[in-house]
Amino acid sequence: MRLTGVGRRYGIGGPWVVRDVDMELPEGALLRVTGANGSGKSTLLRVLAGIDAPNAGRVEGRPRTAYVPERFPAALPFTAAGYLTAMGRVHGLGRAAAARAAGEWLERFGAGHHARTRLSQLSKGTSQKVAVAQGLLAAPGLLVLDEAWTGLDPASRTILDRAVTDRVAAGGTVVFVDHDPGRLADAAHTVFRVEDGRLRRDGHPAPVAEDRVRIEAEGPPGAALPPALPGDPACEPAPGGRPGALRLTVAGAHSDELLRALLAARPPWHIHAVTPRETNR
Ligand SMILES: Nc1ncnc2c1ncn2[C@@H]1O[C@H](COP(=O)(O)OP(=O)(O)OP(=O)(O)O)[C@@H](O)[C@H]1O
Repeated sequence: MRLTGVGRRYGIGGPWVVRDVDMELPEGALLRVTGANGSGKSTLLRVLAGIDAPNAGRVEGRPRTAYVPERFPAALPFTAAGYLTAMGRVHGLGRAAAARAAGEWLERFGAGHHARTRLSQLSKGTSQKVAVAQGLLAAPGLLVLDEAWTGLDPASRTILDRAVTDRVAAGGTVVFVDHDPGRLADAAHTVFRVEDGRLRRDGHPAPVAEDRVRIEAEGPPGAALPPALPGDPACEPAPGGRPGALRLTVAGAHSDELLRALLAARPPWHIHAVTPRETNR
């Protein structure tokens, strides 16, 4: 996706909050936006997420996008699982796939027992888990996270860190704002700063090209992935796949070893597809 000359202001003739924003959002990239309080980070993120239209400039090449806002609308008349299933449908999943993804993400965040709790009765932390699960459950091409870690317990923060790096490894673009300067510091390869209404790129190294390989694999019913797989692959449910079908993404140098490990597992995993992929990491 690309922004050209984008500007955003509130109200007719109001001051520009951000303007002249040119920004590339490549596939397989993790982008951080920083800036002082009130500088316009959330304003920019809402435009990136497609929630607000820019008042100037254009946004081209938008992939399927998910957004986790700073504040979750907890007053919606849904249970946690009902909300996530509905959002999965909005994100393009079929009913069964949406319900399955909803359950899996609630379990992953340790909130499976709240599946039938109404959103209005969830604690702040559990609401935030639901908000984050909503962003992740359909493996969006662009994921926009505005302070999404705030309110999560440490274990859930780590799960979100890993989900973000997995999404990026699988070819997604993730843009985030977070108050913790250490957040994903090892992984964030481009940092932008909003200052005086302009977007500046904070001199980070240019991404280095690296071969990645995607492996679509399916284990025996109910089987977990074998532990300690070569190359520490990123792992997501295979898009549109059967329950238990996974998409693993790994550096090309480890792909043969990983395939061997899956085929040698007892019982062995079934390999559906192996696809090389270039990223700009
Ligand atoms: N809906 C709105 N209507 C009018 N002004 C707004 C609206 N949303 C934000 N603003 C104004 O735009 C400016 C930038 O706000 P924004 O929330 O984008 O900044 P931020 O960098 O995300 O701030 P923080 O770090 O405090 O979350 C502020 O002056 C704010 O008051």
